Amino acid sequence: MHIDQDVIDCIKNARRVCILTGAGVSAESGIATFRDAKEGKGLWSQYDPQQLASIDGFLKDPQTVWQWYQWRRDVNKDKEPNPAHLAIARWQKESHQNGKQVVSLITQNVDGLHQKAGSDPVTELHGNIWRNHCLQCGQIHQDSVEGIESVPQCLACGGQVRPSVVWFGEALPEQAWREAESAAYSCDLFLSVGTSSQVYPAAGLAALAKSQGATVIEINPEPTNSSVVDYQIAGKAGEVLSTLTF
Ligand SMILES: CC(C)NC(=O)[C@H](Cc1c[nH]c2ccccc12)NC(=O)[C@H](CCCC/N=C(/NCCC(=O)O)S[C@H]1O[C@H](COP(=O)(O)OP(=O)(O)OC[C@H]2O[C@@H](n3cnc4c(N)ncnc43)[C@H](O)[C@@H]2O)[C@@H](O)[C@H]1O)NC(=O)OCc1ccccc1
Ligand SMILES: [Zn+2]
Repeated sequence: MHIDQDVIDCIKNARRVCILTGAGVSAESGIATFRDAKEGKGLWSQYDPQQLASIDGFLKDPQTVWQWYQWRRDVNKDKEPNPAHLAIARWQKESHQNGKQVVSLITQNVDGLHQKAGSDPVTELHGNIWRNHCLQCGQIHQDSVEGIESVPQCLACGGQVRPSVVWFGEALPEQAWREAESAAYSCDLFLSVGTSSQVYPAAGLAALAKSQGATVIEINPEPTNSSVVDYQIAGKAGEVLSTLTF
């Protein structure tokens, strides 16, 4: 995998790095991307993810939405981090130790594979599929929901339990969004990895970084042709990030 020297220098000389990841970073772990689902690949392809991942979808048909998330949890449960997750975790750890760079990790993924790879901290913009809470009172649902086919009831108020992910039309967790905005605002290198940059407000972070003079690098086998990208590396995240030394 050839990577231009000026890209390598740009990564080496960066002081404050903001990494934004999307479903593409988990593709090499065997987890289908949203794009894959939309393009009719996979079991639930006859459903529109945006319909299933929405409060209207849940209110209209909670059973189907619950079963979609149970299916995704079932698919994800034995998936392991791939070289992309591991390279990012190593980069965070090493930069923390050598103090040469500050590396912030912002993810749109709900699969928890960054944490499994040892990344810490991880800013989860769209929640996490392994957590659940009550739609009515917000109480976190501690009990395991493994194998529970019907929508569980909240132990506090009897309300419907839902996955703790951000659905379309819902606001992002305030703390997470604040962390993402400040990381993008103050970085000198913004690295967009495995995202189609179509879902907002996450897709606006690269432009925010650019507006503050940061260099924007995209790692994606399919260029998104976003106008804010300075360097596009047309390769798979695992292959590209494992060849880069930080
Ligand atoms: C589709 C889009 C047009 N719609 C939106 O953006 C909407 C509406 C909207 C808001 N502002 C706008 C402005 C303009 C237009 C629309 C909007 N946004 C919202 O609804 C957001 C909420 C958005 C979050 C939705 N939840 C998700 N996930 C959790 C759930 C779940 O997972 O079930 S989004 C979900 O889809 C997105 C999928 O995108 P990607 O991750 O990029 O994945 P994708 O499959 O698209 O692409 C994969 C890429 O990887 C590449 N790839 C493949 N293999 C590899 C490989 N090996 N290596 C590297 N790359 C690879 C591929 O080439 C591809 O490019 C992710 O964000 C993911 O988290 N909320 C909100 O705005 O609330 C308002 C509000 C504000 C205040 C108060 C009240 C309300
Ligand atoms: Zn409740």
